[in-house]
Amino acid sequence: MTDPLLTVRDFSVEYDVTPPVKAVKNVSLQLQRGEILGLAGESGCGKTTLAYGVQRLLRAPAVITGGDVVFHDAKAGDIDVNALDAGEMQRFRWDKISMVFQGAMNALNPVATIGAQLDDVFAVHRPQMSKAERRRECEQLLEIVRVGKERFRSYPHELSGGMRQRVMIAMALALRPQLMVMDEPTTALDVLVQRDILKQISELRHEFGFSVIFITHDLPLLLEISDRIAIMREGEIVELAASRDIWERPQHEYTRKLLSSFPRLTGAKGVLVR
Ligand SMILES: Nc1ncnc2c1ncn2[C@@H]1O[C@H](COP(=O)(O)OP(=O)(O)OP(=O)(O)O)[C@@H](O)[C@H]1O
Repeated sequence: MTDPLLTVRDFSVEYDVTPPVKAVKNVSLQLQRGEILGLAGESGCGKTTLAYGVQRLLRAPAVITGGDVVFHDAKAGDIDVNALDAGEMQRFRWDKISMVFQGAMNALNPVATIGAQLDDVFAVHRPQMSKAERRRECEQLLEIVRVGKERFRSYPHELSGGMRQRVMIAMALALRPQLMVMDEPTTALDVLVQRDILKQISELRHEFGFSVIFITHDLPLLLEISDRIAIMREGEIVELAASRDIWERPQHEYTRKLLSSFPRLTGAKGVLVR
């Protein structure tokens, strides 16, 4: 049975430069509710353009040249993302989708406590909440991402890179989005911290029911965390299948090539965190 959250049909994006770059070409995919979908492919294949494009986060010279994006909202029913005006789009983005960027942990304001920065998310987007309610929510979020509520008054420099990235995940979780887009969220962290955070993301999506689009070059990592993986090449999805199938019986020649370029995949199998 399917329960889609996002349906993308024939989606194309071009960069209007000379010569023009067709960065995403007629991509169709459906993301299920609660699913982690990995987007893999070598640098420049269009992963970021696709993930940003479906949220209309691209700026000129990027032009969406075709396609539909429908968000199947749990409460409001189907939303045609292309039809939203700028104001609606902004509210939609904050309410329904959140993003964790590569190196996001360095985007924290160094002169404000992490508590104040988390509090800001609620103060701006949930103005009806009282100060006490906001405080409670922030502390709860810090507990959920295992930073600990006692860190509420810490400054970013007082936390490790892994903890700062967890704070960013707490911010992304704050408004209880239905979709989280993660663009290389753990690349800058060491492997053990990375694993721990990924495991937690996987647990949280079960707990909160959000879906994840996870972008990375790191195919072995995607095989561990994703339910399904889309392999992109030169703007097209050449294969989209369950992670296990991508690993055990890749259909496309390019998928096989990509798999063979990761030596650690040929050794002992890792433990799946899903
Ligand atoms: N602002 C821009 N102007 C022109 N071309 C661009 C622009 N941004 C991206 N491109 C081109 O679009 C294509 C897709 O880029 P994109 O960043 O989406 O790929 P990616 O798979 O996310 O790469 P990476 O993994 O390196 O981030 C590439 O050929 C890139 O050079």
